[in-house]
Amino acid sequence: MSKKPLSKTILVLAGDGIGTEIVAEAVKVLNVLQAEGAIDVTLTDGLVGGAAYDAAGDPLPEETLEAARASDAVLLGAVGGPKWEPLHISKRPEKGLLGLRAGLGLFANLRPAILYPQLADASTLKPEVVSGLDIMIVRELTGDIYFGQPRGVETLPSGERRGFNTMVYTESEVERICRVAFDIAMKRGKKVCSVDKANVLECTEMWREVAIKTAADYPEIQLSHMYVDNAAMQLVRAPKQFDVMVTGNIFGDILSDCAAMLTGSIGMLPSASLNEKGQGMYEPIHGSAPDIAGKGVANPLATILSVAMMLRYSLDAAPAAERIEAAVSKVLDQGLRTADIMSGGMRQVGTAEMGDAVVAAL
Ligand SMILES: NC(=O)C1=CN([C@@H]2O[C@H](COP(=O)(O)OP(=O)(O)OC[C@H]3O[C@@H](n4cnc5c(N)ncnc54)[C@H](O)[C@@H]3O)[C@@H](O)[C@H]2O)C=CC1
Ligand SMILES: CC(C)CC(=O)C(=O)O
Ligand SMILES: [Mg+2]
Repeated sequence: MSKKPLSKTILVLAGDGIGTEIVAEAVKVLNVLQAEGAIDVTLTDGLVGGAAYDAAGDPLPEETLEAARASDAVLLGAVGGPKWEPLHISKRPEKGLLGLRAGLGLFANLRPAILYPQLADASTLKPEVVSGLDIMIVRELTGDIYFGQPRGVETLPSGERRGFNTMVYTESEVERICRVAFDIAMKRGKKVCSVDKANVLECTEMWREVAIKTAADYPEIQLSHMYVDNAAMQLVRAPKQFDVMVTGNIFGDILSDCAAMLTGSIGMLPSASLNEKGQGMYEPIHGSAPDIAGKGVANPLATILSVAMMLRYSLDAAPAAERIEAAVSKVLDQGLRTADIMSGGMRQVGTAEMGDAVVAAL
């Protein structure tokens, strides 16, 4: 195979919990593609989250952010866990994962929920409800209640405490993410459902107005609107009604975990987080899964599929991305399943065995 002159740099941030286990499998995939000359990348490691806090007293060391900014792409595992939660390190918008996303300007989070037909049995829904499922959730990632000020907990004169967070979006932030969703939809089914809570929240009422105004530039797009509570219900009732969904940070966070189960497991959903320069960070949508960390049972496929998204969106290597996706399909054809997607008659494997099988299938 001819070597492509890519010479791209990838910062690998394994993070915490199962992050180290799943990223190790994704790196195996990158290494095998590199060894055969399908891609030309240089990998460097960095620290983020609890691991960085333990090593350097900071969940987002300056050198990590600088290295991320200097890289063509970042591969992230997951951050956090019970050990660090009392320290509130993930609640500082300039620190940890939020700081990394904001620091790189990664406003567009693409979370494809695709059902591999081999996993129809593992979905929480009946096969006929999910067969052929292919939804793209476009989540705004650097605004909303996760970043809005003021935030905090204060003690009132009565001695009672009051906790508060602020949902905030500017019109330009909404327009920017809607354009991403519309552009993606133009290459798919040309249907976009904008999810909000415009009946109760002024912020999302404005979101809806901006979505409608922006859609005027996309006459071929069929734009619909849905309140988030109904959207959650519709996702588990009749998910195939959706093509592209666009929504804010917190609603997208919740709805994508929900959509993951339609595909069999949260261990199956990859994501790409992109900035205006096309730079990207790639990570599974799940967290550090402290309940299974260190046991070698986590599903690495979401992370491996995130590498495929990286190759497609940041490294200009779509053929290699397709090979990874085909390899994942092949291992599922072979009947290999991690515990989270296990069903009758299949062979249960651990994290490393699943990674090795994908590498072999490549
Ligand atoms: N992007 C990130 O780094 C994220 C970090 N977190 C952090 O992760 C920690 C745990 O959060 P949770 O709410 O428990 O969410 P989680 O996504 O880590 O786990 C939820 C459930 O899904 C299972 N699960 C997750 N990934 C899996 C995989 N690859 N294979 C098999 N099973 C898997 C877990 O075992 C657990 O039962 C927290 O500290 C949280 O803040 C949570 C979500 C995203
Ligand atoms: C920091 C959190 C918002 C992480 C998370 O749950 C996610 O991005 O899905
Ligand atoms: Mg989440």
